[in-house]
Amino acid sequence: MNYCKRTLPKRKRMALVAHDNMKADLMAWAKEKKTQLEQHELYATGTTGTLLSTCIEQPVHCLYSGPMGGDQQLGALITEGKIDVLIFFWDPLDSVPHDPDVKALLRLAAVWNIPSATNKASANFLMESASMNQTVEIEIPDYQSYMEKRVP
Ligand SMILES: O=C(CO)COP(=O)(O)O
Repeated sequence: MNYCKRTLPKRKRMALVAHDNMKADLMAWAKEKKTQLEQHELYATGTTGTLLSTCIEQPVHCLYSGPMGGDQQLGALITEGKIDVLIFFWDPLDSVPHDPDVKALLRLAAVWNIPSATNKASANFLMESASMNQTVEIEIPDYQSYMEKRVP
């Protein structure tokens, strides 16, 4: 795979997602980080986003609820380079009907190399990183050369 650079803006487009048993944890975390979250543009799956916008009194782009396709919508936005950071409080102790969608979202976050946190400690590390508040370059797959190899 060849790689190229993508610039993440100073104001990040952050996706926030929490499974049902983790929603209280994400809300508490978001309240703690409210001032920092105000610096960024927030996206979320339907239920998480609706709760979040009330909890931190900040606009959130709400996609569909996770089981109804919201994880897949986020995956598509990541693929299109429209999400810069993913914070996903997923529940490691419960199964969900849309597990394939969850896996697909995490997979696309890895494919497109966006900074991702899948628990509170790593979310804290991300928020404390200087890169959160400045433009930063990441390496992403060079899609054009990928296609040129497939269709010479
Ligand atoms: O299920 C989810 C992520 O997989 C989250 O969806 P909701 O935010 O709609 O609960």
